[in-house]
Amino acid sequence: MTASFTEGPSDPTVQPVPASVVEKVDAADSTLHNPQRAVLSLGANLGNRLETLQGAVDALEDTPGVRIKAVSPVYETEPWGVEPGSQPSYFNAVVLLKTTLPPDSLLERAHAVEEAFHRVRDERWGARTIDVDIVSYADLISDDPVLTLPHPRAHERAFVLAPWLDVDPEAQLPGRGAVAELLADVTRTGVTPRADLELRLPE
Ligand SMILES: Nc1ncnc2c1ncn2[C@@H]1O[C@H](COP(=O)(O)OP(=O)(O)OP(=O)(O)O)[C@@H](O)[C@H]1O
Ligand SMILES: Nc1nc2c(c(=O)[nH]1)N=C(CO)CN2
Repeated sequence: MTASFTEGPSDPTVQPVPASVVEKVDAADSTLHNPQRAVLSLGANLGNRLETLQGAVDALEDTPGVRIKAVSPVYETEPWGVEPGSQPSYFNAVVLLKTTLPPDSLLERAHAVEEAFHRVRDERWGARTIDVDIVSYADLISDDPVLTLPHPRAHERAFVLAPWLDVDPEAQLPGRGAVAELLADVTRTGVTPRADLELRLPE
């Protein structure tokens, strides 16, 4: 493949910059000056679930380029997608962010937070100390398997939709519609608010 290059100055000591690099830098630059909204889902079903969720919230807020705008109530939820009774129940919550990080950097940060809390990836939907998923990033829609946007299963998960609706009653899932309507179409059985528990928004 031939790389295309932008026109550079005629100084022969200056190397031309490939157009693809210019495009990436421009995209990063425009994100930097234009923070985007993102929604993350947090889930934990091993260890001290509440402490880990709070640690994840704090670690996200500590990330340069990330500002948490809202943290949802905590829900205790039956494990979704696995044999009933085969795993401990989850604590789930949703956080709303403004971020200058591009989507791939936000995913890297989500994975770093999972690693910090010793998440082990063995089986699909296996029990975990923490799971950090990107539910949506601005209005982006992408079927890239490395980062699918919105999250491909968010619209069918009451453990994502219910806490999200609590902190944003007008929320829309790009390409899918109003979160309130999506939630009305899924079962809320096994998705219980834990009003006795609270996650703090870091100051
Ligand atoms: N929106 C997204 N948020 C987080 N990870 C994503 C997203 N889209 C694709 N992925 C990819 O999915 C891979 C597997 O993620 P993970 O192990 O967290 O899945 P899971 O939480 O077990 O299941 P699920 O994807 O159903 O929530 C990640 O390595 C990541 O690259
Ligand atoms: N209740 C519940 N079930 C799940 C969850 C989760 O966060 N909560 N996460 C999964 C993989 O992301 C699979 N199943």
